[in-house]
Amino acid sequence: MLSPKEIVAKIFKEESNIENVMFVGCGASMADLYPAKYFLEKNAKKLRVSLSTANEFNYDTPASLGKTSIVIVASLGGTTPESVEATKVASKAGAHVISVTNSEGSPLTENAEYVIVHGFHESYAAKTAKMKNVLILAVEILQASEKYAHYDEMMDALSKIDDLINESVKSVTPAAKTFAEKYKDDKLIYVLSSGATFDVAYSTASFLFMEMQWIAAPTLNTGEYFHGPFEMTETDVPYLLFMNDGPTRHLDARALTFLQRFDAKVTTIDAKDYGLASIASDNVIDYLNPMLITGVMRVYAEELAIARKHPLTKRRYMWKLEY
Ligand SMILES: O=P(O)(O)OC[C@H]1O[C@](O)(CO)[C@@H](O)[C@@H]1O
Repeated sequence: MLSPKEIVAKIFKEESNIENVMFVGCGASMADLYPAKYFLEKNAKKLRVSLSTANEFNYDTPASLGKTSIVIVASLGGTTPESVEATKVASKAGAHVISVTNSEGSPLTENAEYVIVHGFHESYAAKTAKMKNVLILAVEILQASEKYAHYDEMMDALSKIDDLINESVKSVTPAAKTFAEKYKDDKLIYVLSSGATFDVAYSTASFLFMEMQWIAAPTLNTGEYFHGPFEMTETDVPYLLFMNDGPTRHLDARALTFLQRFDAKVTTIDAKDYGLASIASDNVIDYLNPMLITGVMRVYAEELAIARKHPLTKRRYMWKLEY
């Protein structure tokens, strides 16, 4: 298997004028692409970037899709029909298709020019392997097309994030149990974050809470919270807030202050508590928050499932009905 760096080098050798990068997936696999998309949006001066749920890409295909596009399609199991179809749509249009999956030889890989197979089950850090590999691809793409000033700092931090996650989760269980006891009877939990971590809030809300626990969970950007949704803030209303270490921390801290002012029921998972700054410089720290918080949140979700006697694997519709 080629490394992300080797894949990107081959693509740029074939097509030096890459104009756009399109990230495509479904559900948690789409959300895991967000840090890479966010990174490119913040740092690329010329490249165009998009993130789509696969059927939006398939049924409303971007006009710019073509041989100057890199399309990165992710699917953990490699069989989600919409994502498999996206590899066909992209490949037919002449784009450079990279499939990212946990399942070697799966249908997702059949129409891809390049394949990255990543871990998932091995550890808490492995839960973020897709996110990390795709972020590395984004960094390599930027480096190859426009150069990235903080390339070495970013690669250094990325080489250390797995150990930090696996170390962090060792001490999380007591806090996760407290959270689980406190929230186990709630029918709705608001999930908030900002910056590169915004889709970890979306992912937590949509998949860990709604799909796997059947708890309604609106997702809010902590910046947007003050532009309407804060009207819902009252004593004991449940919130889960992911606090970033980095430029958008101000947004998260401002939301926390307001939530506390009205005695909302708020739990924070804070990257600062786990020492993210010990592995990542100020220049790159934003993009490491999502991985650390995803790893820690998994323990919280497991404890919530235990407290509610509702396994994370329980479904009533998914994979059981035709849809
Ligand atoms: O990552 P895959 O294998 O494409 O699976 C996607 C499915 O898995 C989930 O992300 C989590 O169960 C769903 O939201 C989605 O339908």
